[in-house]
Amino acid sequence: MSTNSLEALDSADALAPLRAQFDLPAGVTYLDGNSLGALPRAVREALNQTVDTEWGSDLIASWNKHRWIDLPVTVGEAIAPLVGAAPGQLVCCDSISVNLFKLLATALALRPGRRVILSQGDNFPTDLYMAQGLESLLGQQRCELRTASSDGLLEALDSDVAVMMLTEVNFRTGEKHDMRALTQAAHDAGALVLWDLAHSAGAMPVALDACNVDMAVGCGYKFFNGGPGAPAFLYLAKRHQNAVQQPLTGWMGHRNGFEFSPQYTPGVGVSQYLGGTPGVLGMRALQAALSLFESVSMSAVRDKSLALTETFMARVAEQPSLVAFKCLTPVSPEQRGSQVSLAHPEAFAISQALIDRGIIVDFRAPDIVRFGFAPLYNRFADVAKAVSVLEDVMESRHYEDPKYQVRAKVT
Ligand SMILES: Cc1ncc(COP(=O)(O)O)c(C=O)c1O
Ligand SMILES: Nc1c(O)cccc1C(=O)C[C@H](N)C(=O)O
Repeated sequence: MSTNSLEALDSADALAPLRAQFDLPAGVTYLDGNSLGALPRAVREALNQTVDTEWGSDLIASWNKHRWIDLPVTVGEAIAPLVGAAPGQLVCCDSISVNLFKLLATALALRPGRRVILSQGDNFPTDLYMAQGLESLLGQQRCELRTASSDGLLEALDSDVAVMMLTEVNFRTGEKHDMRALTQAAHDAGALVLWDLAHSAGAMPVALDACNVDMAVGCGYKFFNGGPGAPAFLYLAKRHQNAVQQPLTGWMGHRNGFEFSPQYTPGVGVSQYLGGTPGVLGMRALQAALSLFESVSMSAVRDKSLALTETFMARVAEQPSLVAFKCLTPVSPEQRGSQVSLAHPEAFAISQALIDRGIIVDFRAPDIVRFGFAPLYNRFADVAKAVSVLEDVMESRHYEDPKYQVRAKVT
């Protein structure tokens, strides 16, 4: 595909005007929105307003006057339609890790007599770590993490499994699971499902209710563009609410925290899953970032995401200088998310050389360069630029410069 035809794709792109609503530095091609989304201009305005008018002028009265106290629910309800959830099932709070802990404990309590958390061995590590933490807290008689490969999940779904915890889109490979089929398989085996939507929410339609999902978590800082450390979200289907008590019994999850009763009484519905005081600035930033989704359909977002990744993969495949890369991301559209992962033995140095030339990607050990495509602000021109700079880095062998071996703490 020629650069001209990519320009035509940008001209025909109905989502293209959204890019102007982001602050993107000049000369940078940002392909890391699958790790940290770019800054929406609306976020800067919302934060200024919250700091100056709300906190700065109205001080503590803002909890009522500006409804700070309701933000975990208000922002949760703004996320709900974007992941296919009817109202009353989603709250915005904490991090994915903490929300996983609360929901895994809930799942074990909802399935007494079953003790296994089944997950994928190459799931994002924090998902596995939280299950390991619960395992050591409760003891293996009551909780045991079992892992399987993607292909081995169905076989591992036996009558000991209380919950199958999966990430819809794999952070390393970009491979996407079939949420509907796997949820059905878990239910057929008598287990619950807990989906991590970190790499799907905001990048594609998700149908939590329609797929009969039991539980889900997701983050605010990737495709929702809520900013570094943005609060996460948690979904618990109505049918499971208040059947058991979650373990992190903080006062914001109390039925009436401002009674200051010494006795914990769980809140009604999903609000029970709130714990401590919400970070208001982070909530306001995410709320403003979510407003960008009001004018777009998630199916249009998905169509553009697939077109961007497909164009990128096709261009990489046709360049002789890029034959040493192995594409780990499935070609089939139903099987991939919004990133393309290329494996190469020199992946780290290559990622650094790309970043040095303004193509912001990231590296995942041991050998993956990830190219994340955020449909709200990435263009087909970004695809062309990334491929041409990658060709240049490979042909010139500039990545062999020893300066590209220096590793920072965060990659
Ligand atoms: C799939 C997945 N789950 C969880 C996390 C981390 O979640 P948190 O830092 O919000 O706990 C990430 C990325 O950071 C992720 O990619
Ligand atoms: N959450 C992150 C952070 O606090 C610092 C750096 C990166 C991240 C990430 O989100 C990593 C990401 N989940 C990944 O897919 O690798």
